[in-house]
Amino acid sequence: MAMKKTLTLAGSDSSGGAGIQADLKTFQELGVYGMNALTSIVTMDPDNGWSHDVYPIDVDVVEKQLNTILSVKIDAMKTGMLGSVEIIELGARKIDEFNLDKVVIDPVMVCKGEDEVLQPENTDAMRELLLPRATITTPNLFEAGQLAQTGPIKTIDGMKDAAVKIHELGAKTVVIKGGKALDHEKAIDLFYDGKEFTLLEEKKISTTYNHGAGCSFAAAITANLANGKSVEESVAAAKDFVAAAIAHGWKLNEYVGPVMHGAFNKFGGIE
Ligand SMILES: Nc1ncnc2c1ncn2[C@@H]1O[C@H](COP(=O)(O)OP(=O)(O)O)[C@@H](O)[C@H]1O
Ligand SMILES: Cc1ncc(COP(=O)(O)O)c(C=O)c1O
Ligand SMILES: [Mg+2]
Repeated sequence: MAMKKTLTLAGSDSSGGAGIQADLKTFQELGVYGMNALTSIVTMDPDNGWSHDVYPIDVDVVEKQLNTILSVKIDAMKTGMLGSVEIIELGARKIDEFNLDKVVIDPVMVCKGEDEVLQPENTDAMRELLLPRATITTPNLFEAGQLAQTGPIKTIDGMKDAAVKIHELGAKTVVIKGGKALDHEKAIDLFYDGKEFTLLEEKKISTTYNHGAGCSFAAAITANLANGKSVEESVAAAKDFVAAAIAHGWKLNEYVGPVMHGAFNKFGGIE
């Protein structure tokens, strides 16, 4: 049986919960055929508090991967961690060359537990080159503040202000993930399509085992788009998918707990 095909242009999380690992696991759960172009490799140092190191892949090698994948027609794509400005430029060029029209930009800037922007020079390139090509972009609260240049966002009104600014940068739709970071009793995401704001609310799960939540959310949106859902339907279904994954997050070691990518299919959605 022919399957819908999806591409992730993203980094490898050697610990297995986020990055391309999260994307491919999520694609599998949602019944699409996942392919990946690796942009960078992230390792964690067990002798130094699990601190992260990021190793970008040579841009020529990224292009060869993309040429492999794009030689077949894909149905939707996402981006995650992008190792360098050159890779962002390449991604933008390939989106145009292959007329890719279901494009999910997850503007990964930080890993949870780390508060520095990993590659600050990438933020401008994402604003200028990727947001104008985005069907949807999925920043968390911190990333939304950086993209919109509003500074730290603390309220739903602040999320609305940032969503308008990110939409003006060219993203067709925006979902800002209040998630764990917004000080609110629920896990609230704000969806904006240039006309209306929609608040997506979910019970906030009390856990720190949430590594990979953002990647899995964006990957689920990508799979849902590939399967023919509208953007709104794709986001709503992705939120249910990731809430179950967080509810069943588990402890990998003393530093990190990944979400359970397959929880929605195995145990169903949360109440
Ligand atoms: N504790 C939580 N309970 C329920 N949903 C959550 C929780 N934390 C995050 N989410 C949801 O998971 C998705 C990913 O959000 P988040 O973890 O904030 O992203 P990122 O991993 O990119 O920082 C969003 O839909 C968010 O609302
Ligand atoms: C390769 C890679 N991509 C993306 C992320 C971001 O993950 P999250 O889904 O938790 O936002 C990480 C975090 O460790 C990572 O290592
Ligand atoms: Mg993220």
